[in-house]
Amino acid sequence: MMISLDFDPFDPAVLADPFAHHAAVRDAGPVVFLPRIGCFAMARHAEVQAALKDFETFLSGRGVGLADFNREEPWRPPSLLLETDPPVHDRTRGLMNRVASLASLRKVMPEWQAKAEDLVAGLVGCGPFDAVPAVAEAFPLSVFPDLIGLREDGREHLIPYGTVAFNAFGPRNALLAEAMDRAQAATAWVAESCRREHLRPGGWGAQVYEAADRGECSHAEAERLVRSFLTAGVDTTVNGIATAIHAFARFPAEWQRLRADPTLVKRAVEESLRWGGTVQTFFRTTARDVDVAGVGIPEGSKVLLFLAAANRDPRHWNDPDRFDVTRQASGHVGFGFGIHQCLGQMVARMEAEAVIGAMIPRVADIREAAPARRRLNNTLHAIDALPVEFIPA
Ligand SMILES: CC(C)Cc1ccc(C(=O)O)cc1
Repeated sequence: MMISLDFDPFDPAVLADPFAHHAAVRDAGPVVFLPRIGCFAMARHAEVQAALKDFETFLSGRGVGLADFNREEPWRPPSLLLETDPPVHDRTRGLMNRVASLASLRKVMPEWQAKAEDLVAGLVGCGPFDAVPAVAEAFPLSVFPDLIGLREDGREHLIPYGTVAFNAFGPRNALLAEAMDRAQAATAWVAESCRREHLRPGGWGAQVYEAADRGECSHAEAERLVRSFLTAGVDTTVNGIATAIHAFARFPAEWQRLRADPTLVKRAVEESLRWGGTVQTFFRTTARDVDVAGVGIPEGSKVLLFLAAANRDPRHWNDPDRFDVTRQASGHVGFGFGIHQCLGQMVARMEAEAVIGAMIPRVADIREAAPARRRLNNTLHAIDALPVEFIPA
Protein backbone atom coordinates (compact mmCIF):
# COMPACT_ATOMS: atom_id res chain seq x y z
CA MET A 1 0.00 0.00 0.00
CA MET A 2 1.50 3.29 -1.14
CA ILE A 3 1.20 6.33 1.12
CA SER A 4 1.53 9.69 -0.64
CA LEU A 5 2.30 13.01 1.01
CA ASP A 6 1.35 16.20 -0.81
CA PHE A 7 4.48 18.03 0.37
CA ASP A 8 7.39 19.78 -1.36
CA PRO A 9 10.48 19.44 0.87
CA PHE A 10 12.22 22.09 -1.25
CA ASP A 11 9.50 24.71 -0.82
CA PRO A 12 11.05 27.81 0.77
CA ALA A 13 8.54 27.70 3.64
CA VAL A 14 9.61 24.13 4.40
CA LEU A 15 13.33 24.90 4.05
CA ALA A 16 12.90 27.82 6.46
CA ASP A 17 11.66 25.54 9.23
CA PRO A 18 12.17 21.92 8.10
CA PHE A 19 11.97 20.30 11.53
CA ALA A 20 8.29 21.24 11.75
CA HIS A 21 7.58 19.03 8.73
CA HIS A 22 9.80 16.06 9.56
CA ALA A 23 7.42 14.47 12.09
CA ALA A 24 4.71 14.40 9.42
CA VAL A 25 6.96 12.54 6.99
CA ARG A 26 8.16 10.11 9.68
CA ASP A 27 4.63 9.45 10.94
CA ALA A 28 3.16 9.00 7.43
CA GLY A 29 5.09 5.72 7.14
CA PRO A 30 8.51 4.09 6.76
CA VAL A 31 8.44 4.88 3.02
CA VAL A 32 6.18 7.50 1.43
CA PHE A 33 5.73 8.88 -2.09
CA LEU A 34 6.02 12.63 -2.72
CA PRO A 35 3.99 13.28 -5.89
CA ARG A 36 5.07 16.94 -6.02
CA ILE A 37 8.66 15.79 -6.58
CA GLY A 38 7.95 12.38 -8.11
CA CYS A 39 10.20 10.55 -5.65
CA PHE A 40 9.96 8.22 -2.68
CA ALA A 41 11.06 9.39 0.78
CA MET A 42 12.34 7.88 4.02
CA ALA A 43 12.61 9.88 7.23
CA ARG A 44 12.85 7.29 10.02
CA HIS A 45 16.27 6.37 11.40
CA ALA A 46 15.90 2.64 10.73
CA GLU A 47 15.01 2.94 7.04
CA VAL A 48 17.42 5.82 6.32
CA GLN A 49 20.36 4.00 7.90
CA ALA A 50 19.45 0.74 6.13
CA ALA A 51 19.22 2.48 2.74
CA LEU A 52 22.58 4.20 3.28
CA LYS A 53 24.15 0.83 4.14
CA ASP A 54 22.61 -0.93 1.12
CA PHE A 55 24.71 0.75 -1.58
CA GLU A 56 23.92 -2.03 -4.08
CA THR A 57 20.18 -1.35 -4.05
CA PHE A 58 20.33 2.40 -3.38
CA LEU A 59 22.84 3.70 -5.93
CA SER A 60 24.90 6.87 -5.90
CA GLY A 61 26.20 6.62 -9.47
CA ARG A 62 22.96 7.94 -10.93
CA GLY A 63 23.39 11.10 -8.85
CA VAL A 64 22.62 11.88 -5.22
CA GLY A 65 20.40 14.77 -6.20
CA LEU A 66 17.00 14.72 -7.88
CA ALA A 67 18.64 14.60 -11.33
CA ASP A 68 19.00 11.03 -12.61
CA PHE A 69 22.31 10.91 -14.48
CA ASN A 70 20.94 8.10 -16.66
CA ARG A 71 18.34 10.55 -17.91
CA GLU A 72 19.89 14.03 -17.80
CA GLU A 73 23.27 15.75 -17.95
CA PRO A 74 24.80 16.60 -14.54
CA TRP A 75 25.49 20.31 -13.94
CA ARG A 76 29.17 19.43 -13.67
CA PRO A 77 31.17 16.23 -14.32
CA PRO A 78 30.03 13.76 -11.62
CA SER A 79 32.06 13.41 -8.46
CA LEU A 80 34.34 10.34 -8.51
CA LEU A 81 33.54 9.85 -4.80
CA LEU A 82 30.00 10.95 -4.05
CA GLU A 83 28.47 10.01 -7.41
CA THR A 84 30.10 6.67 -8.07
CA ASP A 85 29.36 3.11 -6.99
CA PRO A 86 31.77 0.21 -6.49
CA PRO A 87 34.13 -0.79 -8.02
CA VAL A 88 35.16 2.73 -9.11
CA HIS A 89 34.22 4.11 -5.68
CA ASP A 90 36.43 1.55 -3.90
CA ARG A 91 39.48 2.80 -5.78
CA THR A 92 38.83 6.53 -5.45
CA ARG A 93 37.66 6.33 -1.83
CA GLY A 94 40.68 4.22 -0.85
CA LEU A 95 42.99 6.78 -2.41
CA MET A 96 41.28 9.72 -0.69
CA ASN A 97 41.19 7.93 2.68
CA ARG A 98 44.99 7.65 2.50
CA VAL A 99 45.32 11.37 1.78
CA ALA A 100 42.71 12.61 4.29
CA SER A 101 44.36 10.73 7.16
CA LEU A 102 44.01 11.24 10.90
CA ALA A 103 47.82 11.34 11.11
CA SER A 104 47.98 14.40 8.86
CA LEU A 105 45.19 16.06 10.85
CA ARG A 106 46.99 15.48 14.14
CA LYS A 107 49.93 17.46 12.73
CA VAL A 108 47.81 20.58 12.15
CA MET A 109 45.65 20.30 15.29
CA PRO A 110 47.85 22.55 17.52
CA GLU A 111 47.88 25.25 14.86
CA TRP A 112 44.09 25.04 14.44
CA GLN A 113 43.60 25.30 18.20
CA ALA A 114 45.90 28.34 18.39
CA LYS A 115 44.05 30.03 15.52
CA ALA A 116 40.69 29.31 17.14
CA GLU A 117 41.91 30.76 20.47
CA ASP A 118 43.14 33.94 18.76
CA LEU A 119 39.87 34.28 16.85
CA VAL A 120 37.67 33.80 19.93
CA ALA A 121 39.85 35.99 22.19
CA GLY A 122 39.35 38.86 19.75
CA LEU A 123 35.55 38.57 19.93
CA VAL A 124 34.98 38.23 23.68
CA GLY A 125 33.57 41.31 25.37
CA CYS A 126 33.41 43.37 22.17
CA GLY A 127 29.63 43.65 22.09
CA PRO A 128 27.26 42.10 19.55
CA PHE A 129 28.71 40.68 16.31
CA ASP A 130 27.57 38.34 13.53
CA ALA A 131 29.07 34.91 14.28
CA VAL A 132 28.53 33.71 10.68
CA PRO A 133 31.23 35.83 9.01
CA ALA A 134 33.23 36.39 12.22
CA VAL A 135 33.54 32.74 13.30
CA ALA A 136 31.62 30.18 11.22
CA GLU A 137 33.08 31.37 7.91
CA ALA A 138 36.32 32.91 9.17
CA PHE A 139 37.66 29.84 10.97
CA PRO A 140 37.15 27.18 8.25
CA LEU A 141 38.47 29.60 5.63
CA SER A 142 41.55 30.20 7.79
CA VAL A 143 42.48 26.50 8.10
CA PHE A 144 40.86 24.33 5.42
CA PRO A 145 42.24 25.91 2.21
CA ASP A 146 45.74 25.68 3.73
CA LEU A 147 45.20 21.98 4.55
CA ILE A 148 44.30 21.37 0.91
CA GLY A 149 47.04 23.70 -0.29
CA LEU A 150 44.87 26.12 -2.24
CA ARG A 151 46.22 29.36 -3.70
CA GLU A 152 45.67 32.40 -1.48
CA ASP A 153 43.73 34.66 -3.84
CA GLY A 154 40.00 34.03 -4.36
CA ARG A 155 39.33 31.68 -1.44
CA GLU A 156 36.09 33.56 -0.73
CA HIS A 157 34.71 31.83 -3.86
CA LEU A 158 34.49 28.59 -1.85
CA ILE A 159 31.29 29.73 -0.07
CA PRO A 160 29.20 30.55 -3.19
CA TYR A 161 30.57 27.45 -4.88
CA GLY A 162 29.33 25.25 -2.04
CA THR A 163 26.01 27.08 -2.17
CA VAL A 164 25.44 26.20 -5.81
CA ALA A 165 26.67 22.62 -5.32
CA PHE A 166 24.30 22.00 -2.44
CA ASN A 167 21.40 23.66 -4.22
CA ALA A 168 22.12 21.49 -7.26
CA PHE A 169 21.09 18.33 -5.34
CA GLY A 170 17.56 19.71 -5.27
CA PRO A 171 15.05 20.42 -8.03
CA ARG A 172 15.60 23.13 -10.64
CA ASN A 173 13.83 25.72 -8.47
CA ALA A 174 14.45 29.44 -7.96
CA LEU A 175 17.09 28.74 -5.28
CA LEU A 176 19.17 26.74 -7.74
CA ALA A 177 18.71 29.19 -10.61
CA GLU A 178 19.75 32.13 -8.41
CA ALA A 179 22.76 30.25 -7.00
CA MET A 180 23.85 29.27 -10.52
CA ASP A 181 23.72 32.90 -11.69
CA ARG A 182 25.81 34.04 -8.72
CA ALA A 183 28.37 31.25 -8.93
CA GLN A 184 29.80 31.75 -12.41
CA ALA A 185 33.06 33.28 -11.13
CA ALA A 186 33.23 30.85 -8.19
CA THR A 187 32.79 27.81 -10.44
CA ALA A 188 35.57 29.02 -12.71
CA TRP A 189 37.86 29.76 -9.74
CA VAL A 190 37.28 26.30 -8.22
CA ALA A 191 37.89 24.50 -11.52
CA GLU A 192 41.15 26.42 -12.02
CA SER A 193 42.24 25.95 -8.38
CA CYS A 194 42.12 22.15 -8.71
CA ARG A 195 44.87 22.19 -11.33
CA ARG A 196 48.20 20.84 -10.09
CA GLU A 197 50.13 24.04 -10.68
CA HIS A 198 47.90 25.90 -8.20
CA LEU A 199 48.33 23.40 -5.34
CA ARG A 200 50.97 23.84 -2.64
CA PRO A 201 53.36 20.85 -2.40
CA GLY A 202 52.57 18.79 0.72
CA GLY A 203 48.92 19.83 0.82
CA TRP A 204 46.12 17.27 0.42
CA GLY A 205 45.50 18.45 -3.13
CA ALA A 206 49.11 17.86 -4.22
CA GLN A 207 49.03 14.45 -2.49
CA VAL A 208 46.12 13.39 -4.74
CA TYR A 209 48.26 14.18 -7.79
CA GLU A 210 51.14 12.21 -6.24
CA ALA A 211 48.73 9.26 -6.03
CA ALA A 212 48.12 9.77 -9.76
CA ASP A 213 51.90 9.73 -10.32
CA ARG A 214 51.87 6.32 -8.60
CA GLY A 215 49.14 5.15 -10.96
CA GLU A 216 46.35 5.06 -8.36
CA CYS A 217 44.22 7.28 -10.60
CA SER A 218 44.64 9.36 -13.76
CA HIS A 219 45.73 12.99 -13.56
CA ALA A 220 42.33 14.02 -14.91
CA GLU A 221 40.68 12.05 -12.11
CA ALA A 222 43.04 13.69 -9.59
CA GLU A 223 41.82 17.14 -10.65
CA ARG A 224 38.21 16.08 -10.09
CA LEU A 225 39.00 14.37 -6.77
CA VAL A 226 40.58 17.60 -5.50
CA ARG A 227 37.32 19.32 -6.48
CA SER A 228 35.53 17.04 -4.00
CA PHE A 229 37.50 18.54 -1.11
CA LEU A 230 36.54 22.05 -2.23
CA THR A 231 32.87 21.19 -2.74
CA ALA A 232 32.17 19.22 0.44
CA GLY A 233 34.63 20.78 2.85
CA VAL A 234 33.50 24.36 3.38
CA ASP A 235 29.76 25.13 3.38
CA THR A 236 29.19 22.05 5.52
CA THR A 237 31.66 22.99 8.28
CA VAL A 238 30.70 26.68 8.11
CA ASN A 239 27.07 25.80 8.83
CA GLY A 240 27.99 23.06 11.29
CA ILE A 241 29.92 25.57 13.39
CA ALA A 242 27.22 28.23 13.05
CA THR A 243 24.59 25.69 14.12
CA ALA A 244 26.62 24.63 17.17
CA ILE A 245 27.03 28.25 18.33
CA HIS A 246 23.32 28.85 17.68
CA ALA A 247 22.38 25.77 19.73
CA PHE A 248 24.38 27.02 22.71
CA ALA A 249 22.90 30.51 22.37
CA ARG A 250 19.40 29.04 22.41
CA PHE A 251 20.09 26.60 25.26
CA PRO A 252 22.33 28.50 27.73
CA ALA A 253 22.02 25.73 30.34
CA GLU A 254 23.80 23.40 27.92
CA TRP A 255 26.60 25.94 27.57
CA GLN A 256 26.98 26.04 31.36
CA ARG A 257 27.00 22.22 31.51
CA LEU A 258 29.82 22.18 28.95
CA ARG A 259 31.76 24.91 30.77
CA ALA A 260 31.41 22.91 33.98
CA ASP A 261 32.86 19.84 32.28
CA PRO A 262 35.05 20.72 29.23
CA THR A 263 35.77 17.02 28.66
CA LEU A 264 32.26 16.90 27.14
CA VAL A 265 33.40 18.94 24.11
CA LYS A 266 33.57 15.97 21.71
CA ARG A 267 30.17 14.74 22.82
CA ALA A 268 28.72 18.24 22.56
CA VAL A 269 29.98 18.61 18.98
CA GLU A 270 28.56 15.20 18.04
CA GLU A 271 25.22 16.18 19.57
CA SER A 272 25.20 19.41 17.56
CA LEU A 273 25.71 17.30 14.42
CA ARG A 274 22.74 15.10 15.34
CA TRP A 275 20.45 17.90 16.54
CA GLY A 276 21.52 20.56 14.03
CA GLY A 277 20.70 18.75 10.79
CA THR A 278 23.12 20.80 8.69
CA VAL A 279 22.89 18.30 5.83
CA GLN A 280 19.13 17.91 5.58
CA THR A 281 18.61 15.44 2.75
CA PHE A 282 19.98 13.82 -0.32
CA PHE A 283 18.88 11.16 -2.78
CA ARG A 284 19.65 7.63 -3.85
CA THR A 285 18.40 5.83 -7.01
CA THR A 286 17.10 2.26 -6.89
CA ALA A 287 19.10 -0.30 -8.88
CA ARG A 288 16.17 -2.73 -8.96
CA ASP A 289 12.56 -3.12 -7.90
CA VAL A 290 12.75 -3.28 -4.11
CA ASP A 291 10.25 -3.77 -1.32
CA VAL A 292 10.84 -1.66 1.78
CA ALA A 293 8.44 -2.14 4.69
CA GLY A 294 5.74 -3.38 2.33
CA VAL A 295 6.14 -0.55 -0.18
CA GLY A 296 7.20 -1.53 -3.73
CA ILE A 297 9.79 0.91 -5.05
CA PRO A 298 10.40 0.39 -8.79
CA GLU A 299 13.87 0.26 -10.33
CA GLY A 300 15.14 3.73 -11.31
CA SER A 301 13.20 5.54 -8.59
CA LYS A 302 14.69 8.48 -6.75
CA VAL A 303 14.53 8.04 -2.96
CA LEU A 304 14.94 11.12 -0.78
CA LEU A 305 16.67 10.34 2.52
CA PHE A 306 15.84 12.82 5.29
CA LEU A 307 19.02 12.64 7.37
CA ALA A 308 17.97 15.44 9.73
CA ALA A 309 14.58 13.82 10.32
CA ALA A 310 16.21 10.45 11.06
CA ASN A 311 18.46 12.21 13.59
CA ARG A 312 15.37 13.32 15.50
CA ASP A 313 13.32 10.15 15.15
CA PRO A 314 11.67 9.36 18.52
CA ARG A 315 11.67 5.67 17.45
CA HIS A 316 15.46 5.81 17.88
CA TRP A 317 16.31 8.67 20.25
CA ASN A 318 15.01 9.66 23.68
CA ASP A 319 13.61 13.20 23.71
CA PRO A 320 15.11 13.77 20.21
CA ASP A 321 14.35 17.49 19.89
CA ARG A 322 16.33 18.22 23.04
CA PHE A 323 19.89 19.52 22.55
CA ASP A 324 21.74 17.60 25.28
CA VAL A 325 25.55 17.88 25.48
CA THR A 326 25.76 14.71 27.56
CA ARG A 327 23.86 12.57 25.01
CA GLN A 328 25.72 9.70 23.34
CA ALA A 329 24.82 10.74 19.78
CA SER A 330 26.82 8.01 18.02
CA GLY A 331 24.77 6.32 15.32
CA HIS A 332 23.47 9.63 13.97
CA VAL A 333 23.45 9.96 10.16
CA GLY A 334 24.66 13.57 10.02
CA PHE A 335 27.73 12.34 8.11
CA GLY A 336 25.75 9.73 6.20
CA PHE A 337 26.46 6.05 6.83
CA GLY A 338 28.17 3.11 5.15
CA ILE A 339 30.67 3.24 2.29
CA HIS A 340 29.92 6.87 1.39
CA GLN A 341 30.11 8.15 4.96
CA CYS A 342 31.70 11.58 5.03
CA LEU A 343 35.40 11.45 4.05
CA GLY A 344 36.01 14.69 5.93
CA GLN A 345 34.16 13.93 9.14
CA MET A 346 37.35 14.14 11.23
CA VAL A 347 38.13 17.52 9.64
CA ALA A 348 34.64 18.74 10.51
CA ARG A 349 34.87 17.47 14.10
CA MET A 350 38.35 18.97 14.58
CA GLU A 351 37.26 22.37 13.29
CA ALA A 352 34.18 22.47 15.51
CA GLU A 353 36.08 21.15 18.55
CA ALA A 354 38.79 23.78 18.04
CA VAL A 355 36.24 26.62 17.96
CA ILE A 356 33.96 25.39 20.76
CA GLY A 357 37.00 24.33 22.79
CA ALA A 358 38.47 27.83 22.49
CA MET A 359 35.16 29.34 23.63
CA ILE A 360 34.70 27.18 26.77
CA PRO A 361 37.26 28.93 29.04
CA ARG A 362 36.76 32.39 27.55
CA VAL A 363 33.00 32.80 27.05
CA ALA A 364 30.84 32.85 30.18
CA ASP A 365 27.68 33.18 28.11
CA ILE A 366 26.65 33.29 24.46
CA ARG A 367 23.88 35.87 24.28
CA GLU A 368 21.55 36.04 21.25
CA ALA A 369 21.69 39.71 20.23
CA ALA A 370 18.95 39.23 17.59
CA PRO A 371 17.17 36.23 16.05
CA ALA A 372 19.28 34.16 13.67
CA ARG A 373 18.44 34.56 9.97
CA ARG A 374 18.26 31.51 7.70
CA ARG A 375 20.05 31.14 4.35
CA LEU A 376 17.67 28.89 2.38
CA ASN A 377 19.31 26.05 0.48
CA ASN A 378 17.92 22.88 -1.12
CA THR A 379 20.21 20.66 0.95
CA LEU A 380 21.82 22.59 3.80
CA HIS A 381 20.09 23.96 6.88
CA ALA A 382 22.20 27.11 6.65
CA ILE A 383 22.44 30.22 8.79
CA ASP A 384 22.84 33.59 7.05
CA ALA A 385 23.29 35.76 10.13
CA LEU A 386 23.80 34.90 13.80
CA PRO A 387 23.99 38.08 15.91
CA VAL A 388 25.46 37.11 19.30
CA GLU A 389 27.58 38.48 22.12
CA PHE A 390 30.40 36.51 23.77
CA ILE A 391 30.15 37.54 27.45
CA PRO A 392 33.67 37.37 28.97
CA ALA A 393 34.41 34.66 31.52
C1 LIG B 1 26.52 16.05 2.04
C2 LIG B 1 27.29 15.58 0.81
C3 LIG B 1 26.41 15.49 -0.36
C4 LIG B 1 28.50 16.51 0.65
C5 LIG B 1 29.35 16.30 -0.56
C6 LIG B 1 29.31 17.23 -1.60
C7 LIG B 1 30.15 17.07 -2.71
C8 LIG B 1 31.01 15.98 -2.77
C9 LIG B 1 31.92 15.80 -3.96
O1 LIG B 1 32.54 14.72 -4.04
O2 LIG B 1 31.99 16.73 -4.81
C10 LIG B 1 31.05 15.04 -1.73
C11 LIG B 1 30.21 15.21 -0.63
